[in-house]
Amino acid sequence: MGPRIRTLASFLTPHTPTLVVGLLLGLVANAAGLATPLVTKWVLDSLGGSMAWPLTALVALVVVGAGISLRQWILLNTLAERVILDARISIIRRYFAATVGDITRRPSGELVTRATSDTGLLREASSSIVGIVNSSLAMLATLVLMGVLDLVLLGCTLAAVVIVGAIMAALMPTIAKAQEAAQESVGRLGGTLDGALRAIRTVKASRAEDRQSERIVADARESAEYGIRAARRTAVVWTIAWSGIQLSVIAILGIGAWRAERGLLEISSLIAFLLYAFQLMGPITELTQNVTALQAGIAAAARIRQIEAIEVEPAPPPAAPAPVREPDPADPILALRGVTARYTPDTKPAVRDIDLDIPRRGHTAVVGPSGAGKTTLFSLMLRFLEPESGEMFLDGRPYRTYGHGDVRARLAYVEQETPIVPGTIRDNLLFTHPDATEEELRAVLAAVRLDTKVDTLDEGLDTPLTSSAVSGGERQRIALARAILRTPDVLLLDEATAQVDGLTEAALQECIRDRAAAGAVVTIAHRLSTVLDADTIVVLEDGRVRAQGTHAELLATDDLYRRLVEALRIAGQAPEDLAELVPGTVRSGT
Ligand SMILES: Nc1ncnc2c1ncn2[C@@H]1O[C@H](COP(=O)(O)OP(=O)(O)OP(=O)(O)O)[C@@H](O)[C@H]1O
Repeated sequence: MGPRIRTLASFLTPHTPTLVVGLLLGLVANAAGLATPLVTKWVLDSLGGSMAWPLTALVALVVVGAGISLRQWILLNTLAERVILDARISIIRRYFAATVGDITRRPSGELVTRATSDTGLLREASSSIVGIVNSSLAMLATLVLMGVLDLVLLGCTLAAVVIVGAIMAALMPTIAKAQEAAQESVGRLGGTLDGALRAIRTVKASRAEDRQSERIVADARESAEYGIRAARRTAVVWTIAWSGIQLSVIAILGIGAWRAERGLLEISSLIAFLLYAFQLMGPITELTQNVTALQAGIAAAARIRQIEAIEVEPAPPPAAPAPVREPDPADPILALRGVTARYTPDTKPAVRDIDLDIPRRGHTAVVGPSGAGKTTLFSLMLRFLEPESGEMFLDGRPYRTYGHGDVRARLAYVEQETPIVPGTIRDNLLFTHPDATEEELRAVLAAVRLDTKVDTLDEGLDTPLTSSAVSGGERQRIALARAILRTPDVLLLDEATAQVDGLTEAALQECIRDRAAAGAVVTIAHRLSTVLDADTIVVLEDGRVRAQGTHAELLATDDLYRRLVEALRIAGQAPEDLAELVPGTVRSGT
């Protein structure tokens, strides 16, 4: 519980002054409320005389109390929205500062729930501390004033309060547990729903709609079950509190009347006492509500706290000293020396002892069986993953002397699944370089042969990419266009494994050739045409570089390469096309 409350407190501490003002306003409003029965007694005691003053005082109390309560209400609710905003900002920033490995390990739907619904639970919790202090003090003051009026009746009241309080204390923690479990189910629901919606085509093609929705509905049901449990217990707590107070009011009335009859108590005091007894409902209700809100907030804070455990990318190192010498154009742009890396400490390395140079110009293709480490190699170059041993160099300088952003600024990356960021074609093209001009956009669209297509769209560049007007191949070309908008030092291209249309394939090849003439291109090649196009081919196997060379050299010397090419040939092109592209060589390899 300790650290959880600290998490909640950490969201509130920046707002301490507002909380203090809220508390003070609450105390004044309470004081006005508390004075009312005493002034009522004054009115009653003045019966027969002038009642102008006591009545004016009564009205003034009501007006002042209402004004102050209004101010406090607005203040605390504004504070609650600020607390939620702060929490959301910190969560969202954390997500984007996170390491790729740590953030991709978690279901994205669940991460979304954390930022949306969990933070909402902080709303009531944020002002609950003020409410708890206020209502406790109000309760205490009410009891003291009751004591001033009549000690015997106070005794009856206290007995009722203690019994009601004990029952509430016993039930409250179980309400909190049920609420926490309900929220956890909602988080799971978010995670599975998000995953299933992404795979909606597979779900439908597998005729798994019912099974899948049932699975997700199960989480919804579970959440509802816990929610109902919490609601039931809350209802019990409230009923006990209300009935308890009402019963005690009846008891007070009976005992009070009996005492008044005997001249032990004035009638006006009995009425004032009864007003206090009714007023006691206020603080008790407030206390119950606030304790419930605080518990929900503590549970939410605990879940938000888990976000703080997400590992973030380190801050960039202090500016590195200027290089002793200008990089030699003959030096590779990227170099890996003895690099070993693994994803988690308890798994085997995904790549081992990699020595690799990527020249400043030309096309390097990486090939290898599934799981050989091709994607891992890209992740290392993009610094999504850090080497466990060995060193990587960019422009002759070790990676560790650069910030993550500095390395990535020199590279451009096209993912295999060519993800499209939410927004229009223009938003996607401008994603890496928001300052690109209209001419640059036109040029890059022409380069990927999308210019005529965009012209045919009603909204042109402002067509939202959620629309089905843009095909899979076109999306790939948009992703490519984004990467080549400004000439990167290194273009990293993870080719789609799926067959692409002829136009996309031709556009890809042409772009690769163009870029390779001006800078470095590294591809994870899944098509024979790309492999044949490469100046150097790196064959990866089981996390190691197995062979390196030109297509002809590797065909002649490497068995695995021959098999890989054979597989690509079967998957892709007709033998005649191959013969045309590399006369002699392929035939000798088959
Ligand atoms: N996020 C991850 N967490 C743990 N292990 C991983 C992760 N990603 C990859 N691996 C493991 O690292 C090894 C290399 O995987 P990698 O994805 O680099 O291979 P690949 O050559 O790109 O394969 P493919 O062609 O199938 O995409 C594999 O054994 C894989 O199981």
